[in-house]
Amino acid sequence: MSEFTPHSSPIGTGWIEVIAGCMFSGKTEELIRRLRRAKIAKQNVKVFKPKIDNRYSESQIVSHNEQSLPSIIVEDPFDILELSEDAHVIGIDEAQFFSNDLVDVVNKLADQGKRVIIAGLDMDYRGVPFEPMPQLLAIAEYITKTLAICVNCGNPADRTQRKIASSERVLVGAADSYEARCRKCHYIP
Ligand SMILES: Nc1ncnc2c1ncn2[C@@H]1O[C@H](COP(=O)(O)OP(=O)(O)O)[C@@H](O)[C@H]1O
Ligand SMILES: Cc1cn([C@H]2C[C@H](O)[C@@H](COP(=O)(O)O)O2)c(=O)[nH]c1=O
Ligand SMILES: [Zn+2]
Repeated sequence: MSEFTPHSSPIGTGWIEVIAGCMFSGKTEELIRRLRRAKIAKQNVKVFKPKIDNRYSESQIVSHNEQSLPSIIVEDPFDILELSEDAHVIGIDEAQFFSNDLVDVVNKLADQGKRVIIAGLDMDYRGVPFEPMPQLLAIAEYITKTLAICVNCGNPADRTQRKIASSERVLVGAADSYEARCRKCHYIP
């Protein structure tokens, strides 16, 4: 996994970092790591997640290996803009669950001089790009693609296999409903 390790942070401007990958690839872990370091640097950090993500907690972002950070729950991306006035660093988890308005919002925040760190699924269970992630990847200054381990063959995994019968694009779940697979082992149910 490539880490966000610029030689120095940009000066006098904001920027956007996107952490994208399949489920279980370490997106939330990496988001939490960067936000914790920003807190150690005494920066004002605000963390947001969409209301629909009530999988492990109503109020925290939580990784599959139980690391967590308190967060603010929002439905409308414009709420993030309003609630971030005093923030230096803004973390957003599960970006794939927000509307395309998130693209304008994070651009505005970066234009205001803030560091915006976004984590989200780049593809749905069929392997189709999951909006608004493609747009966010296009406007980001820094991109990290995280890979999991294919549970079938042990290769690096970039896809998410849905294990239960549903053709809804949005279906909140964890290991009960999904597993990480490589290109060779993934199939569209
Ligand atoms: N197939 C897998 N490959 C890699 N990590 C896995 C796998 N299944 C479970 N995990 C666990 O998931 C953790 C990553 O969780 P998380 O950061 O929440 O991922 P994501 O946000 O990308 O879904 C790993 O550190 C590991 O403990
Ligand atoms: C592939 C896929 C996933 N989801 C849901 C399942 C989880 O609630 C989140 C992803 O969480 P993670 O932090 O990346 O583990 O998204 C979905 O709704 N639709 C899909 O196609
Ligand atoms: Zn495989």
